[in-house]
Amino acid sequence: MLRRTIASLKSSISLHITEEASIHNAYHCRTFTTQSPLHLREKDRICPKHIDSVITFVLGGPGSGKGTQCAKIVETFGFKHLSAGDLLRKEIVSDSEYGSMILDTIREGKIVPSEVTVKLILRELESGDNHKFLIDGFPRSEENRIAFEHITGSEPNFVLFFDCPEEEMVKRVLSRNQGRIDDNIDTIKKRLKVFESLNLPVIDYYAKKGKLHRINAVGTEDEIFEQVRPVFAACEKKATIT
Ligand SMILES: Nc1ncnc2c1ncn2[C@@H]1O[C@H](COP(=O)(O)OP(=O)(O)OP(=O)(O)O)[C@@H](O)[C@H]1O
Ligand SMILES: Nc1ccn([C@H]2C[C@H](O)[C@@H](COP(=O)(O)O)O2)c(=O)n1
Ligand SMILES: [Mg+2]
Repeated sequence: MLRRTIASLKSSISLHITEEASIHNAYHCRTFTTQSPLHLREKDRICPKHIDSVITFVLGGPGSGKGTQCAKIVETFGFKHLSAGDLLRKEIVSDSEYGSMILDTIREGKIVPSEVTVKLILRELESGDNHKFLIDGFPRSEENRIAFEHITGSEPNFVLFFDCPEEEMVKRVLSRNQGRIDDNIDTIKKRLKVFESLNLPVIDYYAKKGKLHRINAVGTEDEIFEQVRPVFAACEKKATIT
């Protein structure tokens, strides 16, 4: 599976992205390890610019408030916000070769193949000067997680999990009013099932690694942010000390 992911990265995917050269260069960079060494085969490692970056994964069910809280983190702590869902939706409207597959997958509440999503994220990680990233809505599955680790050679520094009861998530999504194709009761039901079966194992994985910060996602946006703030304040403090 991992070999297939790398092989497909090297081959035909061309998501309107001009980074074939950058992927090529990355393959020829020195090998590296980041926060935690990953025992990858040397030839499979990539050396992107984000080697010294702070990477935060932001997880939670549909409508749990990930995007809302990310906006506040960006404003307060200067992170760059990468929403996997937004990156995939941009692919649909840019008419990329994967657009119709992505649209069908999102409409069905399923998960887009990891190599597609990781490639979009990697492009963003490698662009611009910001080295502090919030990766929102990713990894959604163990396959996503393993593909990210394998392709980038990195792990997140920490992971936020917005823990929200299902009925509250459904209520929020149904009143979101942003014209999203997946904001309807049938797709929400499917997304909740996928969240439970594929995303919860990833959350457990990071809990076991001691990287998870569980946030009670019920309350006002400001009340929730008061739980989020200390996580990032501690991260800033640590960066000043080291
Ligand atoms: N604490 C809150 N209380 C009530 N409504 C909220 C709260 N936080 C966010 N919302 C609203 O709920 C809706 C969903 O929030 P948001 O888009 O941030 O969720 P999300 O986790 O990013 O969802 P998705 O996974 O579907 O992208 C939005 O309309 C948002 O304004
Ligand atoms: N890692 C991801 C993230 C998102 N998707 C698809 C499937 C989701 O239902 C949809 C919307 O994402 P959201 O905006 O809710 O984060 O996008 C995926 O396949 N893989
Ligand atoms: Mg969102």
